[in-house]
Amino acid sequence: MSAFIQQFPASTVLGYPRIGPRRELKRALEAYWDGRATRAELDQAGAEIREHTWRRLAELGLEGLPSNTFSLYDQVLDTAVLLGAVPARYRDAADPYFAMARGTDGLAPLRMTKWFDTNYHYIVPEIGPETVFKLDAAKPLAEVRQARALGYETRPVVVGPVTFLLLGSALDRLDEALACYEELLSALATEGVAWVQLDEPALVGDRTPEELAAVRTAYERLGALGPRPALFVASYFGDLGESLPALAATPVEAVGIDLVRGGVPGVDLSGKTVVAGVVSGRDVWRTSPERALAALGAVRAGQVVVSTSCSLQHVPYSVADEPDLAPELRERLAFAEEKVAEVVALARADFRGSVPAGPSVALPAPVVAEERAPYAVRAAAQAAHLRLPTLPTTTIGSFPQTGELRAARAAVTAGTLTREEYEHRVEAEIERAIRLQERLGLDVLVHGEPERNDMVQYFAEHLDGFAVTRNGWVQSYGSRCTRPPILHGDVSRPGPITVRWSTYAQSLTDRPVKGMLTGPVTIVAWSFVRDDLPLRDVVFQVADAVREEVRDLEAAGLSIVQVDEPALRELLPLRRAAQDDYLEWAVAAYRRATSGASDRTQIHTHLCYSDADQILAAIDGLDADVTTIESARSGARILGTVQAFGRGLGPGVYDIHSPRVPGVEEVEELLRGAVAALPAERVWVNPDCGLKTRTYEQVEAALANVVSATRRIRAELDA
Ligand code: MET
Ligand SMILES: [Zn+2]
Repeated sequence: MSAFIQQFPASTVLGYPRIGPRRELKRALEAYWDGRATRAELDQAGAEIREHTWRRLAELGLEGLPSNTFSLYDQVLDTAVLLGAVPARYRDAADPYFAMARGTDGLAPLRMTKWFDTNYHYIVPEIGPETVFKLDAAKPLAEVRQARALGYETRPVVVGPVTFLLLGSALDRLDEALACYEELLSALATEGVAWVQLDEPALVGDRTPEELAAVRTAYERLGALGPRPALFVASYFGDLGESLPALAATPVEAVGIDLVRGGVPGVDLSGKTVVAGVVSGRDVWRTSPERALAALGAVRAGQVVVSTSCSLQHVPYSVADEPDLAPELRERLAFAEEKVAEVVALARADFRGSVPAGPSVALPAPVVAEERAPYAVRAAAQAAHLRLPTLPTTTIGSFPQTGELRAARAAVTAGTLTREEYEHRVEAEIERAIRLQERLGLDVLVHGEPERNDMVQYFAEHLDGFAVTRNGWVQSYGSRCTRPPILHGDVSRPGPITVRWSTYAQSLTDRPVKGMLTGPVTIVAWSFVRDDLPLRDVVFQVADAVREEVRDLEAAGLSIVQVDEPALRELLPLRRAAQDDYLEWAVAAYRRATSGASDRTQIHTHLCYSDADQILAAIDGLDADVTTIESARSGARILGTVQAFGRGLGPGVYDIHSPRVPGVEEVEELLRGAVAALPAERVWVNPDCGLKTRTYEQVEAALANVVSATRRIRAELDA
């Protein structure tokens, strides 16, 4: 270790949005993928976004600038490339990086899943016996050099060894991976880099004694290295807990602590620099100066640096881009730029003013939602009313979202299309979906969701207590971004939201149409949520609004209503100790939303994004009459576990995440598996998620095969 360690700068952020203030990266990526731009043009777009970021951070007065926080797709994938963990089958692809991220004609992409409890998706590293770790430090070095050429010294950010290996289920490869990290540190030292940031968010979860030992081994070893940059190990998304003493005992110079989600550590860190995350990177609210200053004052450390609680990649660029928001709301908001300004002001000890309070809260008295009759009673009432065949076929809700429809929506916003004309087009689209489903011979129809830009935003636009943004894009994965609505006040439903579309669909057909709603947990999970109320109470308010909509759909004559909860798993707390409480209120919220339905009305729910294993008891607890679940990819595994649900179950038999059209035999085989594992009278037949990202051509061919396969098996069962 060099004898002299440079003092850590007084203010920093752990990372920054990288999609570009106007989604420049999205456009550049899509142009490159479509063959409209060269790789050099794509790289140029990336270089411009990085330059813009460093200039802006410096202008705002931030002292410690990060680098290597930019990514063309995902920072975990970048780390895999850095360490040489590129599976052999991708090496000959024209562009191995994007082949791993998105697949090619002949190659499936690597698996993607959610980054801790966020809605950001990372590419899961695939580490097998044939993986040979070999450093390729081109990207971090190039970013350090680009910044230096612009006059900025930066701190490269890399996913740390323990988190990377845990995400790749390969902690047994620590030794080899550490050799690569050592080589990286040496290369950065040669480059004259003073500090490096190693991100270890996995340390805020429950860690076994072996995993804690790996933390010690890793940072003892990296700390003991000859000339190296000073080491800053960043944690975020919660409390370090037992990982903190483990980390504190190693020679790392700085530790990053999330003081928004976690408490001020009791451990004495007087020998270390603490990078104190007091400005939240997970919400859009202004920081309370009293809270931040109190937390900063309570940390006992050699040096305290003001920072964000995590990377700002989870929030939009700037409130300045949102002129349409009400001034009372705007003044409560801070996006990435405003948060950087807060960090700087806190570090300069001139953070003034107080945060304006939100509207006062009038929480309804907690009602205990009345329970519906036992399932057997409901099932009998529904069977008599619906008269569905064995193995009823249905879909998950959305039909393809056409370019014309998106253009029409944009035209309404721009004022070049009347609302009336737009609504006609939505109705025409509903009719198209209904006629197609009738032609295909599906049993339970959907209206197709053409009125929805997004399954959460649409409800946010029609509920009080929410605001939607114009430019508040946040990266979800790769070039995909969402604009999470802002839930800022008490939520209520001024009037029916979906009833007119569902009743229009029902008026076109004699077959039952399913009303289609998003559940309270998912609406909250995919929004930025007020922080002045417990999350549970916010979710209950949303549940009450959904409950009114369920009742109105029923009153309007719909006999089936689906309430989707694909994000149920996502909000699960990272630590085991907090999980039961969450699941209890999440399930209670769902039942509150759905239990106003009569016994004769069939309630469906839909969950996807796999990983359902961990929350099966909770899914069962939702008490939905029918649960459709992602399983085309997780296969038979899920069937074994959901067997115990005594109600209707639709394991997905068509993987809608791929443009591939499954053949009749393939669907038949999946269905045979389902019928073998579950009582046939409980099995439903459906795709594993909504069809909105597919084309009509693919959907028509795939659903025709699904119906043919079902008919074959139905004939055998009914014989
Ligand atoms: C991510 S789950 C999607 C469910 C929704 N009803 C749809 O079909 O699009
Ligand atoms: Zn889904």
